[in-house]
Amino acid sequence: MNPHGQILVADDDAAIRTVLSQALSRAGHEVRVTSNAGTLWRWVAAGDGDLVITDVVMPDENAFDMLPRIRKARPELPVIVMSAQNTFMTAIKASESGAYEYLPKPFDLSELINVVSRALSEPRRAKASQRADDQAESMPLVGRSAAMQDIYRMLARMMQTDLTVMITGESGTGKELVARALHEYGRRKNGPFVAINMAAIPRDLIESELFGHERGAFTGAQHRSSGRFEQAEGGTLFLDEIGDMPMEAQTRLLRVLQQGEYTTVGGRTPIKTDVRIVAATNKDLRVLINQGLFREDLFYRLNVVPLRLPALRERSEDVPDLVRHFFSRAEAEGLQAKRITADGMEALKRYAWPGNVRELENLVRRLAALYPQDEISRENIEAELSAGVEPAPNVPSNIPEEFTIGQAVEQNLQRYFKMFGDELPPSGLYDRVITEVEYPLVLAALAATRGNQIRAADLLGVNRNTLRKKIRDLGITHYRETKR
Ligand SMILES: Nc1ncnc2c1ncn2[C@@H]1O[C@H](COP(=O)(O)OP(=O)(O)OP(=O)(O)O)[C@@H](O)[C@H]1O
Repeated sequence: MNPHGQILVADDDAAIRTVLSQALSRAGHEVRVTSNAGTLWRWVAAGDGDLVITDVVMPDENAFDMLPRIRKARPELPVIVMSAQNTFMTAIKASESGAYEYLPKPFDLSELINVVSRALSEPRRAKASQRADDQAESMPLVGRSAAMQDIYRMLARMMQTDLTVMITGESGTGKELVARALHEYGRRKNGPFVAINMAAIPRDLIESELFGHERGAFTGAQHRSSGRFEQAEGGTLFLDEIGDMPMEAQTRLLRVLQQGEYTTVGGRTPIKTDVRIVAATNKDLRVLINQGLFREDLFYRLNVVPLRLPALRERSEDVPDLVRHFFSRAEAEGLQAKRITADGMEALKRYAWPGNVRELENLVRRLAALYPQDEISRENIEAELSAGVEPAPNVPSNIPEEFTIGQAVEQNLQRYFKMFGDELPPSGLYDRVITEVEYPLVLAALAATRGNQIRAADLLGVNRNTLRKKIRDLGITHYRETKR
């Protein structure tokens, strides 16, 4: 049976008061309603009510300003905040000011009833008071679609915890941005945020990069070296492209998650660690588990809180907000302000965005830089969309012209050789390097051709069947073929 209680409702909208009052009474609660913050505060101060439901904006006071007072007077009183301003910052403020739950309007009445009975049945605990932070109002995450609302609420909840989070989503959906937001608005914000991309580091070096190594741990390890875990102590470690983590490193990581400690490569003394792990992948880890490439037990340890970022095409209503956001950023960088015509915006909303937000960001930057006129038309946009070869995922869009792929490989190889000092690394280097270059190369070609395998094969200069086999062998799953 659901616990019942007295619920105090504050909203200046009479219709909402009526609807809430009816629904909560039907669910067996006693309800008192008011249109303003002053009355609500009087009730709370008098010790009335077992739970508060309040709108953010009220005629006399903003609920976020009142919440710290409520929490001081009645730390055990759960407060549910409703808001029609569904931005990331609203969710953050709700969480920072100690709201029990935040419900973006409109919401389902049944959802509200569930939240209410959950709040009433949980043991009353006074959360540690936290100063509502006047952090930069600049929003790290843009978009107000229902799909993003779910993400914001989940993030707001996760910020107050140290739970391991696994972010999945296609390339360019904002996985790294979300990981940073989790850190920067969470309780570890004063600690370091350390990111490491498994796909960007030679496989042989990953264990030592992550956990550090002792002097003499392997041929060429001339000095003790700290790993990312040590660097992230007290903060957050973002493990990007976790699907590319080699087995041995997976085993060590599992131990960290199970026991909170690890040993360095070549070290024997267990080191205690206090690091929050946030992992991300755009591969299907279940497929890798079936192929024996990813440990199932590690998957479950990492997947404590799964967060799936929607592809941009699943939330096309966010496109205008994102476009404005990227234009104003371009303006801040000294480019001229621009607008997009209504039908131009429609064209952007209809487009499938295989490269997701990153592709949109690059397009806006191109529009801002290349078009002299203030207003960008649908024709301009269509021309850009059909001509634009997108930079591949993971390749920064501001690559200096003199930068070549050979140089990138060379830099990594030099680092690799340096690890071995005067010795030479184990043999078989040729095949290993080629294999490791192949995956990002095929992925980049597919991204640049928006998944069109005929054009990608052409771009790479390989036969289409060869490309198909590579895609299969390399386990590339997220570029479905498009016919153009
Ligand atoms: N919701 C958003 N609001 C504003 N900018 C965004 C949003 N999502 C993504 N971006 C921007 O899009 C770009 C790509 O995001 P990010 O690097 O976080 O994606 P990713 O999913 O980690 O990509 P990959 O899997 O390729 O590493 C970044 O420049 C980021 O700032």
